[in-house]
Amino acid sequence: MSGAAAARVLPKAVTFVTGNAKKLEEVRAILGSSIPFQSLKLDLPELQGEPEDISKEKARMAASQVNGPVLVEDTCLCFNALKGLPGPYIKWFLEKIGHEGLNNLLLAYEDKSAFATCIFSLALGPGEEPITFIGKTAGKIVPARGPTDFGWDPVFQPDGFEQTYAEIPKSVKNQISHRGKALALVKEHFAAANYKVQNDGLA
Ligand SMILES: O=P(O)(O)OP(=O)(O)OP(=O)(O)OC[C@H]1O[C@@H](n2cnc3c(O)ncnc32)[C@H](O)[C@@H]1O
Ligand SMILES: [Mg+2]
Repeated sequence: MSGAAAARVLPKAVTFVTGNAKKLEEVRAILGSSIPFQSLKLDLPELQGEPEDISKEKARMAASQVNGPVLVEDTCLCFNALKGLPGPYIKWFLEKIGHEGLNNLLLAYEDKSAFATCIFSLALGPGEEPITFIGKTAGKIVPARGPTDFGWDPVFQPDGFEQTYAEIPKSVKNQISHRGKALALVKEHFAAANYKVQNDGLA
């Protein structure tokens, strides 16, 4: 008899739920065909609280809407001088004050260091406790440089680089980014858990 646990059978492939097309683009590029997943564009509510709790609650809401296994993520941009703010509220700060405003927030401080986090949550179905995977990349906030098609990429310069996230080739960003690191853990989890999708279908 083998000692390995029986693979958990999922009724359908995991659905990555996001309202953000650029996130989806990166997730697709990073995961490739390593995990069978489908995507659903849904604007889930922007919750308040601790980043990990926000991500988990997002997964619970998504799992009950999809009625199946889901993967969601929540991204934070945290300024050390501001004790981690804007953090999960970066979306509103960016929308209201833009790249210049984000730089201005740090004018009063010498410390421009920051870090980006990405917290993926996997819920295998409605009512199931989500599992989280966290990726973090340190850097600093700089005046905007590079293409402006994805969020705060132009004002975040990761440590060890002279370019901002926006200026770095996508393939390199995906290797060193908060999202890339979190997804490496997601991949490890899927490899170890060996989930089986019923009928192998993308139902
Ligand atoms: O539907 P969801 O997945 O929640 O998508 P969202 O755009 O609402 O995303 P978040 O709630 O996680 O808010 C994070 C904010 O940070 C931005 N963002 C996320 N990942 C980023 C990245 O890798 N580079 C730059 N900006 C990013 C994103 O556009 C939002 O303004
Ligand atoms: Mg959101």
